[in-house]
Amino acid sequence: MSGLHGTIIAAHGRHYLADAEGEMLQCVTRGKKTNVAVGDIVKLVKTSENQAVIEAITERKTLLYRSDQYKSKLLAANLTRLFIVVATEPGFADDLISRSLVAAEAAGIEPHLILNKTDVADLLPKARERLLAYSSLGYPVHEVSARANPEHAVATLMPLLAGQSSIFIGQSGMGKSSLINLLVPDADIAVREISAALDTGKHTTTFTRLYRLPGGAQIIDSPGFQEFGLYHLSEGMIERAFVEFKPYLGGCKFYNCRHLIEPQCAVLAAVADGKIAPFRHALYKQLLHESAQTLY
Ligand SMILES: Nc1nc2c(ncn2[C@@H]2O[C@H](COP(=O)(O)OP(=O)(O)OP(=O)(O)O)[C@@H](O)[C@H]2O)c(=O)[nH]1
Ligand SMILES: [Zn+2]
Repeated sequence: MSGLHGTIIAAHGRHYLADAEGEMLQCVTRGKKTNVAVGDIVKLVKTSENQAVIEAITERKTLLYRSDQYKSKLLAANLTRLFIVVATEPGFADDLISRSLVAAEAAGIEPHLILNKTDVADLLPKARERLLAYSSLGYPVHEVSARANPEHAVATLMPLLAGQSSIFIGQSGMGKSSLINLLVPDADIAVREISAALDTGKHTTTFTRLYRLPGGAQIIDSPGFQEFGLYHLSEGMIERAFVEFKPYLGGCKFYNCRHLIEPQCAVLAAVADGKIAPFRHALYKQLLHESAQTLY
């Protein structure tokens, strides 16, 4: 590789911040391109002391997206792990968890769940019971309490982050910021620096940013969100992203079965037998519907 390379550590609109061998550079793309994501490794040409133009994006290992009917939005590039943060309270949405899992599966990123606020003892059994739906699919669930036992939370999560590029996602209020602050002790300072460099004003939580930990781990923090549109996924990707369908694929009467209303469908039979959770199949159906609605 020749020339200057950097990692995109924050994005706000069409403004990016790159870490180029320890140097923080404000970057723009050429023309109107907005196809750069946090985590991208880019080729840069310096235009002034602290500014550069993004010339090229190096080949991505993975790319995580969200999308609606009209457009897709890049969440982060080159991730290896996705952590979905949920809590005993406020209540979490199965729809968002499953959508995050599907997005991770489709992108080739290893998903994990974190159950935070285990100190809220009266709500813990219910939360654990609900999360069985995911642990039974093979997804690891890690229990922590950022508030009552921060040392344990750090000791649990640090080994999972080592050598990985991870993103933390979750609904508002689950304690994602509390966990990030434990894992990245100077996160607040970094956010203020990034915010100043990107000139985002006081919208400090509206941009995605990347933190580096000693030992090579990268953590990406994304703004909390209430929706996870997956309109960009093809039918084949959706089918493969439901890991519990795997044993039944190929067992349907029709080779091109969509597992919706077809006779002698092995997936529908598994739902009827209680081997596939009805809420997961309902989401599958919804995602197929969304996938057919794209206007781009
Ligand atoms: N009881 C309890 N409360 C916690 C724990 N961790 C975080 N909280 C509280 O939960 C609330 C939300 O925490 P945040 O860290 O701001 O949550 P967040 O997921 O980043 O939420 P947004 O900033 O809205 O995206 C705060 O009042 C925290 O003090 C925990 O382990 N136990
Ligand atoms: Zn079928």
